[in-house]
Amino acid sequence: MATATAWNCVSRRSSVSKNGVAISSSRREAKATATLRVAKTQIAVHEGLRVVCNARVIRANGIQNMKSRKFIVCGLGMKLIFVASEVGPWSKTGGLGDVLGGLPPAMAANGHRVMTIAPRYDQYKDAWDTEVEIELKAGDKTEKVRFFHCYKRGVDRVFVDHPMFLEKVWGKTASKVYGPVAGIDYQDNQIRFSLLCQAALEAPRVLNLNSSEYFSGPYGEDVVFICNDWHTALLPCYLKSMYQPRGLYTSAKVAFCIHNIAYQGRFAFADFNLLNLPDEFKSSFDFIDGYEKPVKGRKINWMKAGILESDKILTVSPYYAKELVSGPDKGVELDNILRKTSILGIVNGMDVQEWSPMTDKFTSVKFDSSTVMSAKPLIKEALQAEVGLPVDKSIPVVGFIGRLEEQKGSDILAAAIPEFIGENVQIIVLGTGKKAMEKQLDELEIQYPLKARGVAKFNVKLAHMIIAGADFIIVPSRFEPCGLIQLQAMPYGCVPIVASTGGLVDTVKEGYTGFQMGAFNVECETVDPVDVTAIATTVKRALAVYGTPAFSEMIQNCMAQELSWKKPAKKWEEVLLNLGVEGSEPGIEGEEIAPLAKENVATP
Ligand SMILES: Nc1ncnc2c1ncn2[C@@H]1O[C@H](COP(=O)(O)OP(=O)(O)O[C@H]2O[C@H](CO)[C@@H](O)[C@H](O)[C@H]2O)[C@@H](O)[C@H]1O
Ligand SMILES: OC[C@H]1O[C@H](O[C@H]2[C@H](O)[C@@H](O)[C@@H](O[C@H]3[C@H](O)[C@@H](O)[C@@H](O)O[C@@H]3CO)O[C@@H]2CO)[C@H](O)[C@@H](O)[C@@H]1O
Repeated sequence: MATATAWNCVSRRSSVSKNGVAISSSRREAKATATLRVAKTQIAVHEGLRVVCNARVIRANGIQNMKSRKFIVCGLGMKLIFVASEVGPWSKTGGLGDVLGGLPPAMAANGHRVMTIAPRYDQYKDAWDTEVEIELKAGDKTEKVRFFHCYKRGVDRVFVDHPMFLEKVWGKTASKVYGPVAGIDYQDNQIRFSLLCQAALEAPRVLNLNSSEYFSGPYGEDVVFICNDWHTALLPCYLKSMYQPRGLYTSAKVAFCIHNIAYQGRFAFADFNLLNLPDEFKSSFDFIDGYEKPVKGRKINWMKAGILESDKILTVSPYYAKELVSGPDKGVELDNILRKTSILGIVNGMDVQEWSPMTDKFTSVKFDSSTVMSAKPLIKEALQAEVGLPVDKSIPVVGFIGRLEEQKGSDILAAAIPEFIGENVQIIVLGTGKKAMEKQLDELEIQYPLKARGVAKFNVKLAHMIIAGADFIIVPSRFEPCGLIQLQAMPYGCVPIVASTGGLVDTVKEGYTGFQMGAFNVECETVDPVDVTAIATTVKRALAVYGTPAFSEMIQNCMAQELSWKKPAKKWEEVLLNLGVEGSEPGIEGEEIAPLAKENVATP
C-alpha cells in the first residue's frame, strides 16, 4: 500500500514548433517527444486539413492561436478536476448527478484530461482500490481516506472512501446521500464534505493515473477545479489556506457552479471551528438570516464562501443567472454577493446516449422523428398498462417527473389537477421526496382512479416510459436552475408545458417546442391560486392543440434539436481557458463522447 502525504510533481513544460507542427504540452517532456514522433510519422502520410494522430481524428481548423492551423497533436488541453457530492450513474439524487455524469466525458472528448471526484457511497463494482491512502484533518480528528478509481468514457472517475460515506448510504445510494430521509441532514455533513474537499485537493497530486494512452502520471498542480454546489465550497478556502502559502497549486484556479441556490449549507456560526480554516476566512462565511434553522440568528454559509473565494462563478442557464442577481427572493439572499462577483449561465446538456428514442433500453418500440406518430401510441398503451390506467391511445397523457420538494411545484400541480381533470386527459406523476408530497401522489389514484396515477418511487424505467409514452411533460417549478426533464423529454417528441423560470425559459419556446405557463410565486409555503389557474389554463390550451397539425409540428421541432453536452462543453471550455491556468490549451473538436468510451459505460 502506498501512503502519500506529498508528491514531488515532475511537470515540465515544452513548446515545440517545427515543420508546421505546433506542440505545446504541460505533460512530461518524454511523453511530448513521443507524441511529436508519432505526429511526424502521421504527417508524412496525411497532408491535408485533417490528420490522424494516435488513432484519433482531429480537425485542425477547430483550434485557435496556433501558428500552424494545419496539424494538431492530441493530448493538449486543460487538466480539469470536477468535484461534487453526486456523480451519475454511481450516485444520483437528481440533476446534479446527471451533470457530473455527462459534462466531464464531453470535456474529455474535446481533448482535455478530466477527473471527477466524489464520495464512494457504495461498493461500486467497477471502481478499484488505488491503494493510495492519505491522512486528513476533519474537525479535531485525523481521518484516513483512500481513493478508488475507474476510467470510463475518457474520464478518471475517482471515489473518496471513508466510513462516513460508505456506512451511511450502503446499498441505497439514491436516497441517503445527504440524510436518512428527505429533508433531514446527517449531523456530520460538514465533516463529510470537508473530507471530500480536502481529498479533491490531494487527488491530482497523489494519484499516479495511467488510464489512457494520451495522459499518464499525476495530474499535477496546473489544474482547474470545478466545484459544484455547497458541498464543495470549502475547496477554494483550503486551496488558499493550506496549499498556496506553501508554494503549491500556485497557478490552479477554481470555478464554482451553482446548480441550486436553495441549498446553501447554512450552519451554526460556532461550527466555523470545525472547518480548520484561519480566522481571516470567517467573514466570507458570515451570514445572518431571519430563520431559526438550524439555529437562530448568525450562521456560517458555505455557498457564500464558495462564491467569494472562487475565481469564476457559473450556473446552469443564462436566465437563472439573471434571476439570481435580481433580488433576495430568487437569489435566496445571496443576490448581493453574486452581483459583486458576477455570474455566468451556461445551459446544461443531457446524456443523449441514455435519452434516445432509437436506443432506449426501457421501451419496446424504438423510434425517430419519421416514426414517432405511429410509435408513441404503442408506447403510451404500454405505459397506461404499466401504471394501471385505462389503455386508450387516443387519450392525451401528461407526465410529471421530479424530486418532491417545493421547488418542483408538485403541490401546485396537485391543486390544479381538479381544475383540468374533467378534460379528455390522463396524468401520471412520478417522484420521491417529502412525505407530505408523496402522500399527495398516493391520493391521486383514490380521487381519480380512471384518470390519474401517482408513483412515489425513484424509478428510472418508469421515468423513461413516461417520457417515451406521454404526449406532454409538465414542469410546474417555482424555480428551476436549468431542468433536465424537459431536455430529456423533447427528443422523444414529448412536448413540455413549463413554468417560465430559469432554464425552462432558455430551453422551451412558447408555441414552437412547448407551452410556457408564466412565472410562479417563489414562496415555498404558499400554493398561489394564480399559479394553480395558470397550470389549469395552460394544460387546457395544450390539450386543445393535441392531435392537430400544429401539434405534429411541435413534436418535430422538439425532436430536431441538438441537446447533447457538445455545445455546452465548448462554452465551458472557453470560460475555463480564460482562467489562465499555466499550460492550459484549447482542446480539440471532439465527438460527443470520447470514441474509446462508447462500450465502457459504468454499471453502479
Ligand atoms: N422519481 C424519479 N425517478 C427516476 N428519475 C428521476 C426521478 N425524479 C427525478 N429523476 C431524474 O432526476 C433528474 C432530475 O433533474 P432536474 O434537472 O430536474 O433536477 P434537480 O432539481 O434534481 O437538479 C438541479 O440541478 C440540475 C443540474 O444542474 C438542474 O438542471 C436543476 O434545475 C437543478 O434543480 C433527471 O434525470 C430525472 O429524470
Ligand atoms: O441533484 C438533486 C439535488 O441534489 C443536491 O441537493 C441536496 C442538498 O444539497 C442537500 O443539502 C439536501 O438538502 C436538504 C437540506 O439540506 C435540508 O436542510 C432540507 O431543506 O431538505 C433538503 C432536501 O432534503 O438534499 C438535497 C437533495 O435532495 C444539490 O445540491 C442540488 O443542486 C440538486 O438539485
